[in-house]
Amino acid sequence: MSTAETGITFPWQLPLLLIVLVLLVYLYGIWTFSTWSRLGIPGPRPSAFVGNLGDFQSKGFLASFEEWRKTYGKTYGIYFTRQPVLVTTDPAILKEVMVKQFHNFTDRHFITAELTQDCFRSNLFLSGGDTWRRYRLAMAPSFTSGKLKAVMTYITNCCQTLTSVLEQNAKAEDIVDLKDLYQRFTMDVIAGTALGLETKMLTDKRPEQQQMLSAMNEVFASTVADSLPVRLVGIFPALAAPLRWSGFVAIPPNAASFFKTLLDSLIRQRDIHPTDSHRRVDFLQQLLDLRVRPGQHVCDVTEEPFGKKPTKLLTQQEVVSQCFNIALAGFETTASALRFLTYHLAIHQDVQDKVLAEIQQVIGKEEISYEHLAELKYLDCVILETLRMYPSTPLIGRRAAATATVNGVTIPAGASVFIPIYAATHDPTNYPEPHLFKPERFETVHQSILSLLPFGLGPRQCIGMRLALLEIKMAVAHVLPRIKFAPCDLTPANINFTNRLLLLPTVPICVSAKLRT
Ligand code: HEM
Repeated sequence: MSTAETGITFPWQLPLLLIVLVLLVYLYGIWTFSTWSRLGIPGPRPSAFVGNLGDFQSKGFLASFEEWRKTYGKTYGIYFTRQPVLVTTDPAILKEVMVKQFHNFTDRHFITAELTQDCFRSNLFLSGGDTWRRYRLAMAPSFTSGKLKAVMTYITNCCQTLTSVLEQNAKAEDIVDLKDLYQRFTMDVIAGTALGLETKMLTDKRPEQQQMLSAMNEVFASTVADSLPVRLVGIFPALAAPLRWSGFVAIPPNAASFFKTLLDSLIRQRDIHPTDSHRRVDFLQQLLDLRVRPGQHVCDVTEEPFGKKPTKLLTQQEVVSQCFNIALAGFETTASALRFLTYHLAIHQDVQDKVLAEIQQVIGKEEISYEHLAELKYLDCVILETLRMYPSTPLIGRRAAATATVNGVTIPAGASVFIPIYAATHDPTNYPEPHLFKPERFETVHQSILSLLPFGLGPRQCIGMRLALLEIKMAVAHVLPRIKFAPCDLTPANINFTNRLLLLPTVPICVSAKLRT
């Protein structure tokens, strides 16, 4: 039947319209791709819409950055979908972007923030601009050395439990799965110091006790950040809201509801018994003390005679979101550092002996104090070398608010800067023989701008850095005089990583623990 017979006319303009539409969409998909060539910055050729994501997909994140560094040097341009991204491991540019011109590079490069549920979106990690300043000002006092000293007793208890669990493993000649062991330890530490919760993950393995660990692992196992819809949001940002409404969210719903219920109930208990709150030193209480009161108004900045000043009041939802953020950020990162550090102590007995000798010389039979820990200089080098080889967050992204010139390189407004931490700390011109574990290298390069790069740099550097370093040092100083780590049949000779934006080993890392006589 012809269109004339059915009475439906098929306008000749339709195919033309379709062609124009496809052409426009295609142009949209490649529109930004001349950014770096116009500025004379080298880089790999992008594909329409996806930019250089194809390389990440086929070769992996770590291998792509390594290959591009070898081809284009320390600074080059790529496209993360349509977004122009300057990738750099040049210490001079890093210093400009993350420290000197930080005011222009305050915000992170993020897509998943748009897909994060409302109750967990308003936090330090995901926020930008003046809101980030307000959060940072509110949270910084919780991480001073005075506050850290106040939580040392609690961390000491967790370290003693860790030691006795390892002693039991040693007596039973059990193989120790370092991921499980240190996740339980760091969960106990962060739940206690941040939320005032005694989770007893190390000792109480009843299923009802394990919910928090399972919920946390569910969040880390989520592949939303690497999924196709997130890539699509990168190409068409307007898709974020409909996706979120249709239930495509960054935090797995079960885990989100577990944490929301937990945090709301902790806050309710404290509101019911405000007198107990005076004795609390935990992070939740410090943020609750900044909660907006009736008649007060939360705003990011106030106008002062000499310019704008950030405020530090928080809404209840912001308190919940910050606590979730801290629990998440303080858990797997520190567990991962302890896991890799112990692995290297087991396979490098000479390093283990040297760390033990230092602990015995500095601390001996005394109770471990904050001052003792500051004297463990070789242990500092071992920790830095571990974090250099295994930065748990292998990539940091920042977005340029306005066009800026850094060290002679122009970064257009709206473009991002990626700092591939793993590539920077594995660049042989920064660290010779980067794939070898050599703590001694930090005895001489300790002051290098790159030495703490695994925690980021500048005003937005990891807020929990000192807590993490304290926790790692305390764990090693407690455990090592009692336990000797050694390789076992299940200790991998080399460690490979999954293709995620977190440094996750592909195989379990196990060692054996032996009692020292
Ligand atoms: C070995 C352990 C840790 C590592 C390697 C690590 C690494 C990082 C990195 C690379 C960043 C991004 C910094 C930047 O953008 O310049 C970061 C930010 C952050 N970290 Fe950590 N972290 C660790 C432990 C912790 C702990 C224990 C906590 C909490 C108690 C924590 C809380 C945070 C928060 C809240 C941010 C966001 C800071 C902001 O945007 O202002 N981290 N961390």
